[in-house]
Amino acid sequence: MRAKPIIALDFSGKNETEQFLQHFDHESLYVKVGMELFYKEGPALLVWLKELGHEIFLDLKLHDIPNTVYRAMKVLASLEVEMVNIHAAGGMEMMSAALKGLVEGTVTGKKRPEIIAVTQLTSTSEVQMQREQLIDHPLKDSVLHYARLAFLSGLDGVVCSALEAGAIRDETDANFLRVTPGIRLAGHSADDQKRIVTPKRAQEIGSTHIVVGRSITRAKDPVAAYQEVKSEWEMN
Ligand SMILES: O=c1ccn([C@@H]2O[C@H](COP(=O)(O)O)[C@@H](O)[C@H]2O)c(=O)[nH]1
Repeated sequence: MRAKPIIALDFSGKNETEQFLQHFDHESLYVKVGMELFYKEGPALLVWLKELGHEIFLDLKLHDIPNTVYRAMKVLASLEVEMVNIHAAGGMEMMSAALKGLVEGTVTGKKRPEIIAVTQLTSTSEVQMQREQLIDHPLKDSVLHYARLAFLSGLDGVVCSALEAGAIRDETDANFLRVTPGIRLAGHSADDQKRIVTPKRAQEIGSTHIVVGRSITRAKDPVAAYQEVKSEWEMN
């Protein structure tokens, strides 16, 4: 069965989040909690979301020296979310340390959260990457390179744009997760995203998960927008 679209809860705090979730009545969702909401509300927000029956991707994108990431991941494991992430640019030693921390921190008898690595942010264009990161390759090669490193480090998958999802599946494993933000319903503004894809196209190309924020959260009718995303994503 296809994973539910992950809704990015990019809100300023619990009140705004609660107002948004009320639209969905008691429907169980897969939600993403990012830096803004987690820094504001802390772990209590995750407990509340779990009590409401939602699955959680905790999107904090750790990127530091291996020992620091190892220790931080042990703490994140105790929060019992479904998914966490790090930056692949931290290197294989850091990625292995993150996985080790997550394994050691997972409560006995509980499922270890999935851990994925950000390759190139979906807000990064090829020109920007080449100029600012001094990478003298096509963007797709850089994404694939990071995906291979994450795979060899034993991670469960990567964050990439849907545009690269098929190539990553072919280079790694069909079960290696391709979690893809930068999703827009047709005609919606790209905002700060550079590599955008519709839910339908993401499914065709090979995403295993899509992350959708503003196409849903900014819609006049967020439930209708979510249903549109879901039906495109679940087509075929
Ligand atoms: O490469 C990345 C990694 C993470 N994100 C996050 O996903 C959502 C996307 O929100 P939209 O409103 O649909 O653009 C947001 O929380 C980002 O922090 C990403 O976009 N790209």
